[in-house]
This record gives sequence, structure tokens and C-alpha cells, in this order.
Amino acid sequence: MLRPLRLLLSGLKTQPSRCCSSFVSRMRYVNRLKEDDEACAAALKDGSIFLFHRLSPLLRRPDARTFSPAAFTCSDVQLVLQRLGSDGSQLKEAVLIGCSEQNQAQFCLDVGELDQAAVEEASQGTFIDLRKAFFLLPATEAPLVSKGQALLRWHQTSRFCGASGQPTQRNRAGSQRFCSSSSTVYYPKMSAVAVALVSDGSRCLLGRQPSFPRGLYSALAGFCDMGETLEEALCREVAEEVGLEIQSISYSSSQHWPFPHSSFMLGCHALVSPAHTQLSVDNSELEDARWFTMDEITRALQVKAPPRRGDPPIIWLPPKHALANRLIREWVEQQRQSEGGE
Ligand SMILES: NC(=O)C1=CN([C@@H]2O[C@H](COP(=O)(O)OP(=O)(O)OC[C@H]3O[C@@H](n4cnc5c(N)ncnc54)[C@H](O)[C@@H]3O)[C@@H](O)[C@H]2O)C=CC1
Ligand SMILES: [Mg+2]
Repeated sequence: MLRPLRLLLSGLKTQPSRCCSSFVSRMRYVNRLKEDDEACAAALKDGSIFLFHRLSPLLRRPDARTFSPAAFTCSDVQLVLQRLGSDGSQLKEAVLIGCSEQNQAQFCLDVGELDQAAVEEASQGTFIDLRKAFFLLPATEAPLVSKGQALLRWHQTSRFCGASGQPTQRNRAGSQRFCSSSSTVYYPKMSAVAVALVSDGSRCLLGRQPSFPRGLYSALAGFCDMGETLEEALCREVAEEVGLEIQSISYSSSQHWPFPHSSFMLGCHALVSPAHTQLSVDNSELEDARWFTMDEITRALQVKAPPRRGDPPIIWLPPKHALANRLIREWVEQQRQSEGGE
């Protein structure tokens, strides 16, 4: 039977097109949802929604060892909201995060004005602070939740225009906010952070801030200043924090880091000359910085959980979700390869 043209057109608007590879069509679909409020509202009806309460994501435990972010349908969320006395108009506050591989639009929604325990009971999940939740989730799911939280936080802190002081209005997807008084469009922001795993050829350099948990050492990092290149930021940060000049910077990879407020981490490897490895640590930034041998790093990578109170002191490294962990593992791999090649 022929479908009416209106239905065909609305179908085109609410589903990724099938003309290209599934990745390309998903990316184009998400882009369309950011630009077309009507298509976005329709996508929400068929989409999945991740709930947050005052920026803490709702997690479920499918079994004793696994945590996963709870994904709801729009009608499930409507039911939960109605059970708690809300008229469901909050659904308009949902923010688009992306699109799943199953072509379903993904949204996040903060229900912070409702009673936390009541939502948990109605939705059979638990709201867990992102600092904890991020590391409980599998590495494949943590970025989705951290992106959702970052977008929700941005909306909560961007309600007014910096130029006119007037309230800003969001588009349906939540990908931008607009001030009609000053005609300014605002987009979600991230701060760029440069991270360097510095090596002298046989050892690598790690440091710790006073705020780090006991025994944790990480790669050196710092916020990029306005106008700096990545290389300039790395050279400046390493000079400031440990008094060394680096060279041979090579880019590794990047990640979105939700702590404390949405950073765009750019990870690199860098070398110092073996003749110039004497550290001059700036104690206003770092409590300690040290050179670590391959053996020390290999041992630290084997530590599975942070030491508990009363445990003997040990060195441990950032968890797998962190770019610093990746840089350290890459360095270990490079060392193994160069030892094998000798
Ligand atoms: N994912 C990962 O593997 C890693 C993540 N990080 C993250 O990188 C971030 C930066 O590292 P730090 O050594 O703390 O940076 P940092 O060495 O630049 O020191 C932080 C200080 O820089 C100033 N600052 C300048 N611009 C800033 C901005 N846009 N936002 C906030 N503060 C700014 C503040 O005074 C702040 O106290 C931290 O939030 C940390 O969590 C750090 C290492 C590894
Ligand atoms: Mg730093």
C-alpha cells in the first residue's frame, strides 16, 4: 500500500538516511537534528534518554560486576515523570547527545527538580556522582555519559548572555543558545589541555598534585593559554612545572575529560636530552615529580585498585579511561620495541 507523502517525509526526517555508509548517515542525521527543531522533536519520541539528577547520571547494575547507563524510551520517561506528579513538559529540556549504532537518537535529561530517591525507585537505577560513575562504567560507555553531563552543565551555566545580560534561548537539540537582544549565538565550550609524557629515552617523567589521591602519579598537563599552539603549551607547562626544555613532540591522541569542567585533552610524547634531566619542581603546582624506570612503571601498571587507608604506600597510575594511562602504555610499548630491536 502507498504511504501518504506526509508520512514518507516525516519518516525521512526522523531516521538516518540509507544512501551512504551507516557512519556517514548517522553523522549527517545528528547534524540535521541540530539544525531542524521539528525533526529533533520527532527524533526524541523514538529516541533513548539518559537521566541525570543534578548532573549525576542514573546507572543500573545488570549484574554484580557491571554498571551501565540506563537508557529509557521517551514514553518510559513520561511515565516516570507523571508518576512523580510532573506534567512531562520537562521532556523539552532533553539535550541531544548523538546517535547509536542502531540509528536511535540519544538524549540526556536532568530531572534535578524531582525527588532523587523517588526517581531512583520509579526507574530502578541509582544516580551516582560522575567522578565515581565515570570509572565504574566500561570505557565504551563512559564518554557518552560524560558528554551528556558536560552538555547539561553548559546549559545550566549559560542561561544569560555575557554581552546583554538577557536570558538566552536554546534550540531543540540543545546544541546552541541564542540571545535575541544581542544576536549572539553561544556553543558548548571545552578548555584545551595539553598533556605530555616526557621521556629521557629510558625513563619517563610523572608528577603529582597535592590534591591527587595518595600514591597517584600522572603525566604532566596544563591548560592551553589563549593564542598558544599545542606545542607551545606543552613546552611552557613542562618548563613551568619541572624546569625542563622538551623537544621532539609527537602527537598521540585526544579525549574529552569531564573533570572539573569539560576539557579537550591533547596527548603527546616528548623527549628531553639525557644530559638535561635535572628536575626543578614548582611546588606551587606539583607536590612531587620524578623519573620512573620501565620496571617501576610496569609494576605500577599492575596495581588494579587504589590503595586503601592503612595499606603500605605504593605508586599507582591513572585508570584506563584517562588519556595519561594510554600515553604511559604507549611509552612502555615503545620501550619494549626499542629493547627488542637492540
Ligand atoms: N585525562 C587525563 O589523562 C588527564 C587529565 N588531566 C586534567 O587536566 C586538567 C589540567 O591539568 P592541570 O595540571 O590541573 O592544569 P594546570 O597545570 O594548567 O594548572 C591548573 C591551574 O591553571 C589555571 N587555569 C588556566 N586556565 C584554566 C582553565 N581554562 N580552566 C581551569 N583552570 C585554568 C588555574 O589556576 C588552575 O588552578 C585537570 O583538570 C586534570 O584533571 C590532567 C592529566 C591527565
Ligand atoms: Mg599541571
